[in-house]
Amino acid sequence: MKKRALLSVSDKSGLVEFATGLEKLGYELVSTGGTLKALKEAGLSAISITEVTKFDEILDGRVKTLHPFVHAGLLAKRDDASHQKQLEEREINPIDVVVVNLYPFKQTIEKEDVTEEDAIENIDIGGPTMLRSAAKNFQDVTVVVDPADYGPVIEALTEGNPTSDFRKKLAAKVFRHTANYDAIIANYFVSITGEKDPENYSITFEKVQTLRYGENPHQEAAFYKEPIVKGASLANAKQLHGKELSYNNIQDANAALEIVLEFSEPAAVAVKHMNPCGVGIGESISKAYAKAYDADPVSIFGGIVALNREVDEATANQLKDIFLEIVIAPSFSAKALAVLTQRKNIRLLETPIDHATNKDKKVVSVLGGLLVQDRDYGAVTEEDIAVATDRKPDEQELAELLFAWKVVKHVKSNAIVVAKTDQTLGVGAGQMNRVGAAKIAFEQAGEKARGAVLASDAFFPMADTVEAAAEAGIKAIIQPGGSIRDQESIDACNKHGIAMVFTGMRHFKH
Ligand SMILES: NC(=O)c1ncn([C@@H]2O[C@H](COP(=O)(O)O)[C@@H](O)[C@H]2O)c1NC=O
Repeated sequence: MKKRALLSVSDKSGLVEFATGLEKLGYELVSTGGTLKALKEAGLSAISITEVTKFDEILDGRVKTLHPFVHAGLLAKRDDASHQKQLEEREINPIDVVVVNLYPFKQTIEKEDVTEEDAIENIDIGGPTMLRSAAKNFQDVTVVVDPADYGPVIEALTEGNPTSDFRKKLAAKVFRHTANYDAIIANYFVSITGEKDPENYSITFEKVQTLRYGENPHQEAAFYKEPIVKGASLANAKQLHGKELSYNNIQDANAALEIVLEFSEPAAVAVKHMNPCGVGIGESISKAYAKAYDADPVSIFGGIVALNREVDEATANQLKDIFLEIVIAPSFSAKALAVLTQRKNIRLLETPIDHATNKDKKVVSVLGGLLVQDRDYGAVTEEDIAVATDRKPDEQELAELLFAWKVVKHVKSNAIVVAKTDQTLGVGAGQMNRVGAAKIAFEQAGEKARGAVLASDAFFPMADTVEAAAEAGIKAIIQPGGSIRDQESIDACNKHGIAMVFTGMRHFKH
């Protein structure tokens, strides 16, 4: 009996070459509608699946390979006499090679104008069923889901019967593929039903690259992306220049991106170890960067800079003056590129700077589990804030407070940001007590803290931060409010003539 290969693919790239290879090796080719047509047009002598099943494709192709003759042919153990006897009794031929790739569900739901009906029609049923049957029986069946494997499979078949180890790896790939496919479908249904916190959280990611190492050289690491990424993302970024990104580069550049996304006006953000060390806004991107740089000219060295406007020649000339690991921006002018690419060690990345549909969840791994929450897209405007003190902030102070508030949201808690007009002056990050974070920010700001404003990511548990702020010369404070001892902080502000506003929204970032 001739060996049999079943081919049923949506992505027909490489199909004819592969099928030609199979035919040369003596395989009988069996195929479904469109795949069969492509094979015949190429002059191959394939037979229709309906000849195997003695059953027509029905329901507009919803049922074509879902037949016991197909699945028995795939699942029968070749070394099991009873299985073989059952096949013979029913005149079922074993299938030795299965080549299937699935309806393009992901590509379908990626389309802007996709309808639910279109999405649902693109859920492949027969394909995953065949893949799973063949993969379960990998001891006897060679299953190919990825056109990239066509070459190695033909090679292995030419050399004889592929090793069980080879077929096991192909089967493992199939189960990863169908799990990924189903997770995308499951998440699509979560999105169309609007279910919150489903009982199973199916996530699936696709590899972008293996990284040289993780946070430290003894840790192995890789970068994975969501199946569909739109808007600002390192997974969407195009690298124009420089060495491969490292694990820490990706984390830091992501932190910088998240901050720069807060601003609609030209803004520049410098990040070190995932905290902003300088944030500036201005009429132009060049002025914004000058402010971010000036905020802390020491810490920015070796840092990562994100900008929300095209990098022009003037900005490129400023950027090139110090060592930066990465500059990430929506685009670089040709002249800017000519300037920056002279520096061998800088990485230049382009990504759209918009949230687009990127309203994904934030997932954090803990030992033995995951925490899943909405991303912190919380924002406050002038209308949301309540003045708590006798003195109201004036218009200028209010603008400064809201600027500082946008930054403090992205600083590791406990977080304090001191800022003035259009730049940060001091950032206190990740301290175990709030006044400690404030002291770091004041020290960094130095004399510039006099007349500046302060933002705190969470309420003051006592008046000590206000007292320290008064001593540093802070004139206005923005914080969530809500402590049972708020009055002590309010009294301290009133005593020192500080204006304080409450946002009613906290921005912890652990
Ligand atoms: N319904 C079935 O029995 C069935 N069997 C195979 N398919 C899929 O049909 C596609 C190939 O179709 P065609 O050969 O007609 O172009 C493949 O993506 C394959 O996974 C099916 N389609 C959907 O479930």
